[in-house]
Amino acid sequence: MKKIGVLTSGGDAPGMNAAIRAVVRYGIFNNINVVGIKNGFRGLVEGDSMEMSLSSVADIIHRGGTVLGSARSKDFQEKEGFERALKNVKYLGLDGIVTIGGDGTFKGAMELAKAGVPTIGIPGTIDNDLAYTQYTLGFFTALTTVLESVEKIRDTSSSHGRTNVIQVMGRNCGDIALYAGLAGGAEMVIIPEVDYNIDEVCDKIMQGRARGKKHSIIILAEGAGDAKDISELIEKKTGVGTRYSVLGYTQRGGTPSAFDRLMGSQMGAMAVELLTSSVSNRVLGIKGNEIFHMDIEEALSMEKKFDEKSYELTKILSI
Ligand SMILES: Nc1ncnc2c1ncn2[C@@H]1O[C@H](COP(=O)(O)OP(=O)(O)OP(=O)(O)O)[C@@H](O)[C@H]1O
Ligand SMILES: O=P(O)(O)OC[C@H]1O[C@](O)(CO)[C@@H](O)[C@@H]1O
Repeated sequence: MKKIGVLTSGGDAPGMNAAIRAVVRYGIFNNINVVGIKNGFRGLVEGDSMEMSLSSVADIIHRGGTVLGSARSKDFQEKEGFERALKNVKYLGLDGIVTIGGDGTFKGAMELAKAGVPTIGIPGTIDNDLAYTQYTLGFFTALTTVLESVEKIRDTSSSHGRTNVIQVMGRNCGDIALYAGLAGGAEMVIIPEVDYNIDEVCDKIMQGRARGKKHSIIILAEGAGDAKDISELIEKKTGVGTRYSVLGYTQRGGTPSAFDRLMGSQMGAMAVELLTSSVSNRVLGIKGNEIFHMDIEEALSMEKKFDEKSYELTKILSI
């Protein structure tokens, strides 16, 4: 193994820079040249890359986003684009690629592996929607950011005696909403994994008010509905002034948490170690304190288990 590539793809996530830094520095430490592919698979299709040096990853471990850039590339999924990507892998002389991203990125990595390019995947997405791993890079940072926003919104909500619907990201996965709801003491979480009944939501708000609650916080996962529609309905049904906030990109940016930096650093190093030991077509995950690896296809075929216990607990603790 002489030369490896590293790319970040899909939505960026805090902790990606720590992983890039680790791949580059651990690679160079092991006498491997590292090439940074810009903007995910798009850079592979377009041949847009840069040689990485020790100093190219200086001063990035604490930064959000990804210094390599990211993209959602349709071309890579087309026959012609994919072939161009393979040609560029050859042209660059890459013996393997570390791909950092979510399930889409891993599907791309799997295609490359099938075409004979060794790949290792690092889970990087705020959504925490990968079934095989307990956590993904960026999830805890995003959760902390959401909680900071919840706290600020609660102050104002409380002053004015209002209900607030706070819409968070996560695609079809309710993890950000669920854990922000539990950790933030929300009255209710609305997530795609559980059908909700608007009358139950309104009853809960009114019960809270009857026992003197000054505000109600509802955390809504983007995959479960639209904050504007739901807040209008709540106001209509309860008569309580209701506002909504969509947190959007605030959740994806910002300084990565200690956990995301640690996980990024450890996974980056392990990815290089695996490639140099001729282990490929694997993705890295975390369970407890242990980082492990498993077959990409097997990982992608797993179905994410819904944490019903935490959902029920959130409801109980907000009575
Ligand atoms: N089935 C597939 N085959 C080949 N490549 C794919 C496939 N699905 C996705 N990709 C590639 O991976 C890129 C990233 O995928 P996607 O946009 O779904 O984000 P992701 O990696 O799932 O991350 P996130 O969910 O955090 O945004 C796509 O833009 C595309 O280039
Ligand atoms: O930044 P984009 O391309 O609009 O994508 C938004 C999506 O990306 C994520 O932030 C990460 O997958 C999702 O939570 C969200 O649905």
